[in-house]
Amino acid sequence: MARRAAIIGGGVIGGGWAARFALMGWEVRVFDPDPEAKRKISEVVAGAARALPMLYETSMPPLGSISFHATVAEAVEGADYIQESVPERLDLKHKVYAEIQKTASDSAVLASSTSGFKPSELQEGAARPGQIIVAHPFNPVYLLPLVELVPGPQGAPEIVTTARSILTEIGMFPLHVRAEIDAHIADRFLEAVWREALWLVKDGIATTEEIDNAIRYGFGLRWAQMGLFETYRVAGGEAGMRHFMAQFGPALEWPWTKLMDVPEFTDELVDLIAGQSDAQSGHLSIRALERLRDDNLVAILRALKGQEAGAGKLIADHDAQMRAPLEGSVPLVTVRRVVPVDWTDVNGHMNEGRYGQVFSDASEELMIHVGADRAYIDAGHSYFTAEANVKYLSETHAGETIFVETKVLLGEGKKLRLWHEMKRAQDGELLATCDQFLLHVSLDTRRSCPPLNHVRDRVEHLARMHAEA
Ligand SMILES: NC(=O)C1=CN([C@@H]2O[C@H](COP(=O)(O)OP(=O)(O)OC[C@H]3O[C@@H](n4cnc5c(N)ncnc54)[C@H](O)[C@@H]3O)[C@@H](O)[C@H]2O)C=CC1
Ligand SMILES: C[N+](C)(C)CC(=O)CC(=O)[O-]
Repeated sequence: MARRAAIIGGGVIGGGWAARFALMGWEVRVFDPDPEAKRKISEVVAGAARALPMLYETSMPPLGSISFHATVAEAVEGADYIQESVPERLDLKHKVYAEIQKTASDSAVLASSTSGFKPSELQEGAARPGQIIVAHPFNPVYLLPLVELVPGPQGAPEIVTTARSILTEIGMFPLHVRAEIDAHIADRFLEAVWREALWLVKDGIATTEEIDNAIRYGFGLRWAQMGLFETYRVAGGEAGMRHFMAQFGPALEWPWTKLMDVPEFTDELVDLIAGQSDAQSGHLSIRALERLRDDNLVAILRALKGQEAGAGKLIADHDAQMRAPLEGSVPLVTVRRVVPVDWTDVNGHMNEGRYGQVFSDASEELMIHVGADRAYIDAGHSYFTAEANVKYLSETHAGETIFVETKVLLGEGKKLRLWHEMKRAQDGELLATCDQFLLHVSLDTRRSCPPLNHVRDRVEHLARMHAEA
């Protein structure tokens, strides 16, 4: 049975949480008094359903569900995990926790998305303070893995352990914030950047667009893969961080930053920033900007995944955990996945090279299925493709789910011939076929040779089964 999450407050952040949990197979119950909440969440979920599966090379768990409820009690009833994402007002959050704790199970995690409040502030006056912790996410919650987990001194260890395990299971990176402070770790950092950006615009030094360019063409790219300290360590040259600090440390005392001096928050400043932002991006709707952001994030995360760097390594590991072994159906379904944005070309459809990749993935899955797995390869045996004849029959586009059915046409000694059919999941349309001939090889001699007995037996068994079907 699907596990249940309750989302209390379904705005920008609550909607993102609802989407992530549902896409990871959870039953999600939402409470939000806004009559527009259902429409807004549906739009966020549609964006998430397009983007999140593109991160993975395997299919997602069966889709969970999202339902909307008229009371907090109904939403939190039987929930294993409760995420509060109501507006950033302490009195409102206290009121909501009192309501939640009347019905919620004692063992359920009650986590807040708060950007700035400390858990001890949230826990004040609560019936069960230890149950309330901070799980601060980043927008869009369904794509960015970071979640700052802040228990504070009163957070119950068993609640933290459960929260960490659930958040990891849904593909997130829980960063344990050991000491509670206002704005946790990341928002403290982001506030400093935001403050300096406001100064630069207010003082007429740079526009919103020039500041965005300063980030996206330069240091923003470094931060995504190495963060701040590792990046600066490299910038110190062969002498590393010590040299970097000796060279740039004294700059802290130069007038390079306005530091704690905060610009006055006036209507004029809001008009200046909002006006420049409209001039920069007002020609695009927020939904169009979201889609652009999500597609770029998918492409960046997939590139990092290929490098096993930063958040990409986390997604690669999560992918491996979600991968289910092949079922012995006839024909075998060797691939089931979503076409990611970075696989499409100038014609707006999946590039022909990716068809080849999908068929190659299909044969690798078959190899694992017959025992020619990583250990077998490490021991010096494998299959090489000698010939592949691909027929491109129809287009497929980013976001579509495709699958490959594979049959063993021939399995005799060192010869292995496979027939793959790639289909679109939505309508079953045949997209491409591949007739692939492989030879078993010794990785020592790089020449063909018979497979080891257990692989040979399984290949021959499949060939017989598929011939009879
Ligand atoms: N927007 C952002 O970039 C981020 C926000 N957060 C945090 O997430 C929380 C929510 O922020 P957003 O989603 O941005 O705000 P939002 O304004 O988009 O959504 C808040 C939602 O709460 C609902 N709400 C109001 N009173 C409620 C009640 N009594 N019970 C249930 N729902 C109620 C509103 O109808 C609205 O849909 C805040 O604590 C914020 O600090 C965290 C990370 C990023
Ligand atoms: C601006 N903010 C403080 C609400 C930002 C966050 O809390 C995290 C984010 O998504 O940047």
